[in-house]
Formats: sequence, structure tokens, C-alpha cells
Amino acid sequence: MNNETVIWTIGGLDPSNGAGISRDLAVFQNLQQRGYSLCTAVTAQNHMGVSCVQPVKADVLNQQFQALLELSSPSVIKISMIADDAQATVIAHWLEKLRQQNPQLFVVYDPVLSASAGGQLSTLSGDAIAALCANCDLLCPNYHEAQALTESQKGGVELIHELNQKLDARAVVLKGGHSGCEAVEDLLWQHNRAGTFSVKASRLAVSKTHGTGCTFAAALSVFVAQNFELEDALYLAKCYVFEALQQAENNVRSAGNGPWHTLGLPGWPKHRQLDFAFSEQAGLPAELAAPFPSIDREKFRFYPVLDSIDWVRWALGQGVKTVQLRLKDASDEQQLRQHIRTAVKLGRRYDAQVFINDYWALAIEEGAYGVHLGQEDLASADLNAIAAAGLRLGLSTHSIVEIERACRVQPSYIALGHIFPTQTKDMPSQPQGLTKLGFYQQWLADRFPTVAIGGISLQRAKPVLAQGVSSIAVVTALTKASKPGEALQQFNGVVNEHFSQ
Ligand SMILES: Cc1ncc(COP(=O)(O)OP(=O)(O)O)c(N)n1
Ligand SMILES: Cc1nc(C(=O)O)sc1CCOP(=O)(O)O
Repeated sequence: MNNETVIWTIGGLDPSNGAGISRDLAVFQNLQQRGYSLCTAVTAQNHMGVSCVQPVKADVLNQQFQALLELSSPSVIKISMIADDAQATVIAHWLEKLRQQNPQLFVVYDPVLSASAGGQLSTLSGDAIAALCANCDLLCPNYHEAQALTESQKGGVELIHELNQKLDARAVVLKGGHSGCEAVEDLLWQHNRAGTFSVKASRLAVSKTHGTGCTFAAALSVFVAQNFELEDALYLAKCYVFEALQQAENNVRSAGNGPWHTLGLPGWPKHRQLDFAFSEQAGLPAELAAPFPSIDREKFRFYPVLDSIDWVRWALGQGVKTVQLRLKDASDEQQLRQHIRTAVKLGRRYDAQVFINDYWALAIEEGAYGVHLGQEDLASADLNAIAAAGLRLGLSTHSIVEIERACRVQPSYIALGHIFPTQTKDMPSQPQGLTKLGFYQQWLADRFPTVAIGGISLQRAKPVLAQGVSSIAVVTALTKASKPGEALQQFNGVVNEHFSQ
């Protein structure tokens, strides 16, 4: 996956390439991003320790900013080791200037103060660190760094609270690699969200983990640059590091006990089922005994989502084989039941797959073919009752974390939205675009049928289908078309051509 972005990394040079700016550039390159580096110090170190640190003069750092600005303007800046307060002043000056030019600039600060193998790297004062934290969008310390910054021995969510009391960060990822716990748990806190988001992975038996934190923060910076939400960026960065460590673990067995970073990087992360949870959200429903029943994929290829029984009757009469009844202003319970009953009967008459949006209990009672639910319904709907009644289940998703949440339910299909801007409903998230749609599709690797939704017009149908989805769902492209019958025929033409190739 690659939308052209530029990432700058500001930090020290490690000649062994395990950590620091050369490691960051290797990660950027491995993830196909354009990266540039600004060097704050030349160090002599390897995975066994640091023997010397020579800070770069503040003026030299200043000139590096000037030189790079002639080449590019960054969308993300990753900051790690800053050697002294004079450098911090230069960086603060340039961050202010760059933010004026690009208010969307995102700054990740990994507050590297010493090397994991031992050795002080920075003389940064507490005031300079506090100013940097207030100037960044995401602070990602490990346990040792967070404890040093707060002068506290706490851990987990309590340590994040301590950080927040002392420093003014907008978001924090607390890396759990040094927590000493068996599972490595990273926690994300964001100033505008309640609670925390946590991702856990089992600890791998790689002993020489020099540079793991740099690798993680560099990968996280890439995913932020690619416009993933922070929960997704954390999940993906964790998958990336896990994959890299696992690869190293396998290679170490066959190639001897070298430092892990010499053993290659894995490229864009592939699906990995990590444990994750939101502290303020109801968790996943209890494990379901079996997957939801499957759908007929051939009938699924074009999926109108319709807001009245008249539209459902019309579409099925025109030969459409999958539709959804999405009633959003139904206040009369009797009428609602009647509409659902009619939709179910029509579905049977036309041998079609008719899904009922939201009203899962009525759908069960009326013996519907299937139900479509959103993420917010996952906690309240009785999924076991839907499964026990033999109904199919479709689930909406808008991110990797939502996809992973949906996968655990083993639904009949997964909806990926919204791909383009839509007039049909207010969306809290940004449109995904085609590149991300393709990534989601690869991530899912055909585990479940997929349908793309949101702003899909006739012109966009072909490129959307080219991302590998099983179906396209449309609302206005059909219901607001001047000639819906013609629009339907044209959609059928594009869909049939695509699937006949
Ligand atoms: C096929 C399909 N995809 C997504 C949606 C959206 O469902 P949801 O998130 O439940 O939002 P509302 O439809 O309730 O606004 C859908 N209905 N169909
Ligand atoms: C109902 C709905 N759900 C979406 C999601 O992303 O979950 S987007 C959407 C509206 C789709 O309408 P149109 O085809 O007119 O853009």
C-alpha cells in the first residue's frame, strides 16, 4: 500500500544500524515511504552498548532543516534522540514554522534518553522534554522512559495518568516491551477519547532486541502518514514488529545468534490476530459456537441498500438478488414489522438474499434471510440468538481494528466503508479511498466475502471492484438516478464484465 508521503526522522546515528535514524530509514524504505533524516548526534554503539556520543551543533541541525526543506515538506516527523536543549530549541522553532505551512503535520516523539543495552544518549532537561511533549501529536515512550519522565514506578494505565499530569501530550502510546510481563501490552491514550486502547502480543524469545522501539515508532509513523487512525496505526505497528521479531527468531535458529535487526524486515504487515480491547467499550460478544451461515457469492455481487419496501419490491422485480431494507425513520412498530414481513416474503418469492438493517429481533421473528449491523450494535445485539435462528449476518467496518473485531464474530460478510464521500449519512471517519480499500481486502485475504460501500457511482464501480471486493453496495447511485432502471442495467453491465474476467 502506498500513497506518496514524506517522513522525516530526527535522531542519532547508530553505526550498527540497529537503532536511530538509519534504522528508521530502513523501515521507511521497507514500507515504501520516502524518508529523510536529520542527525542530532554521531554515536559509537551496537547492540551491546554505547561507547561514545558526539552531539551535532545546534547550527548544523538548523542547516539540515533548511537543506531538507528545499527537497520536500514532511507529512509526519518522527523525533527520537535529541542530544541537548540547544537542539530542542532549534527543533521547536522548525516545528512551529512547518505547522504554519502544513497544519496537518503530525509529530511523533519517541523520547530516547538512553540505549536499551545501557549508555546515556541525551542531556535534555525536564523543561525541554515538557516543551517537546506539548509540541508533538503522539508521545511514545517505553516503560523506562515513561518512568524516568514521571519519576514514578507505576505501570500501565496509571503510568499514562502520571505522564498526563506531568506532560501535556495529545496522545500517548506506552510501549510494554520493558514491562516485564509475559504478554507485551501497548496502551494508547488520546486526549479526545475516553479510556485507553490496548494491544497485546505474546513475548518472543529474541534476546538482542536493540532498536525494537525505534522500529516500532518508525512503522507507527508510516501508518500515521498513510492516514490510518491511531488505533489502527498501533495495531499495524505491533503486527510489523511482531513479524520482524518472529522472522529474526526463525533466522537466529538457523543462522546463529546475531543481533535481530540484521535479519531483515517484513514489509507491509499481513493479518495477525492480536488481542486488543478498549477500556471504555463493551468488549466483544462471547465466543460464538460456529460461523454465521454463508451467503451465495454469485448473488451478492451488486447490493442496493434501500430505504423503503417500494424500492425493495422494485429492485427484486428487476432481478436484483441481494438487497437491504434500511429503514431509518420507522416510529410505528406495527408498520415496521409489516415492512419487514413484506421484505422477507418478497425475498422468498424472488429467491433473493434480503438483509434487514438494525432490527435484528424483528428479523428473527419474521424469519429473515439476514441482518446487517453496525459496530455500535455489536455490543447490544444478541448475536447468539441471530446465529441460533440461522440468519446470515453482515457487519459494517471502517478500520483495521473494526475489521478484526468483526472477524471474531465470523459473519457472513464484511462491509468496508465509506470508500468515497457520501451524502447519504454523516460519517465520523474519513473516506477510505481505493488504496486503503485494496489494503483491507488483502488484509482480509478472502476470509469473508466483502462489500464496498459509500459514494460508489457508476464511474467508480469498476476501480472499486478492481480492489478485489466481492460486491459493491449503493444507495443514491440507484435511488437518486434520473432513470433508476437504466442505472441498474449499467451497474449490472460493469459487475458482470468484472466477474466474467
Ligand atoms: C452493506 C452495508 N454496509 C454498511 C452499512 C452501514 O451500516 P451501519 O454501520 O449499521 O449504519 P446504518 O446503515 O445503520 O446507518 C449498511 N447499512 N449496509
Ligand atoms: C449506509 C452507509 N453506510 C456506510 C458505511 O461506510 O458504513 S456509507 C453509507 C451510505 C452509502 O450511500 P451512498 O451509496 O449514497 O453513498
